[in-house]
Amino acid sequence: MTTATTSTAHPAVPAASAAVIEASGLTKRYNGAARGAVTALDGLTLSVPAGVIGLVGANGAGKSTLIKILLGLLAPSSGSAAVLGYDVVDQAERIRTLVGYMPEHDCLPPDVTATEFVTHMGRMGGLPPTAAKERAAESLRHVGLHEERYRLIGTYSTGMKQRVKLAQALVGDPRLLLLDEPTNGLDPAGREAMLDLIERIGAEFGISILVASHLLGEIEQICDSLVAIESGKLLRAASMSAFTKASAVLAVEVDEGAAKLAAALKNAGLTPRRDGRALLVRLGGTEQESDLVYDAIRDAVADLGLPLNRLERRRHRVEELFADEDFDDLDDLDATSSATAATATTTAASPAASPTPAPPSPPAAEAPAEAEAADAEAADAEAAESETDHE
Ligand SMILES: Nc1ncnc2c1ncn2[C@@H]1O[C@H](COP(=O)(O)OP(=O)(O)OP(=O)(O)O)[C@@H](O)[C@H]1O
Repeated sequence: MTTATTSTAHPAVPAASAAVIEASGLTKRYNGAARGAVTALDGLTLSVPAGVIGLVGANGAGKSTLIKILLGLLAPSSGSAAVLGYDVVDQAERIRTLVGYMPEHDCLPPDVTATEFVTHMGRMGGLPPTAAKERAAESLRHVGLHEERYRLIGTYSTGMKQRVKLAQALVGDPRLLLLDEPTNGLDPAGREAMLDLIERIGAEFGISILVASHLLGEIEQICDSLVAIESGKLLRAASMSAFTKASAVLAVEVDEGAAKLAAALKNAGLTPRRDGRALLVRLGGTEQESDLVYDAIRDAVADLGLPLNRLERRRHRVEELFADEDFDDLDDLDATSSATAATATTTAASPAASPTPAPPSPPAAEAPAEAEAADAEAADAEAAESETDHE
């Protein structure tokens, strides 16, 4: 595994500034007999720059489908996509020489050692025998399995198996990694360690990494940009800084007297809204109008003699993407539920607060048992489809 040699190893790869993943009107319909037609991707158009990219969406949002299309394992129903500048339909083989893939589900043979397995995957990817062995050793060292590399995979913990899956994705010295739910099945400490490892690989190897996850609070820690999808549609694709940039809303927080302040602001012609302990006040459309809003707040706080705790432009929060929360949706001053709801959403998306993984946005109301049955059907349908779709 090298960092410096990757660009020379793949001279035909487009420049680093180019989008690593592009899609235009990408649509995928599964025509499974059991469940009828399912539109897993619905006209997805995006352009993703290099870096660590989070692909986030609830279970069933279409993340795995997108990854399989990007690898050329599934054919799109319509639309197009390119990875590192190569078309996913016409140049899928080239893409697979440049891209490492860590699948979501357990797919490891229990009765071979990690060294044997990763070497084999290197050979399958076209490496000569000696290079495959060397790369396998390097990859296993990078993921922290050097000491354990001669043990049978069947004796590994879940965390170690996830690392083997990551090592086999790295063995071909890829320019791009596609990781499908890499923290699946791990406890909080294991998830944290896996995220650190992914971040380190992105930085040390200078390669781009797409990390699919239903845990927004988890991957936002390590991503340079996010692609958020819901029901196969793009919610938003942007850099992390754009997701959290300052909004046109001021947050005012006083230690006491919030109701009095709200009344005074209303009298001044503003429309304050409550958000937890803060009052939110929309700024004006022009700088002058915004200055008037600042003045009105300052005057009201001074007239009432209130202890001002905070007055700042509110930053957007990434989880608002899924919370359906906008300034106009926040409860008015007589209600209290929105703050509670917003907090609950944040907690569900945070791995630290919730040891049990929970989607940032609840999937469509589907009882767990039904969901499991649906998954089984989907797996059957996928197996049937794979015969026609896989190259
Ligand atoms: N082979 C298939 N046949 C029929 N439906 C499928 C198939 N594969 C996936 N689906 C359906 O397509 C939708 C998107 O599934 P996909 O696996 O891409 O989502 P996901 O975001 O990766 O979720 P998860 O993390 O739960 O796998 C879901 O409704 C799923 O049930």
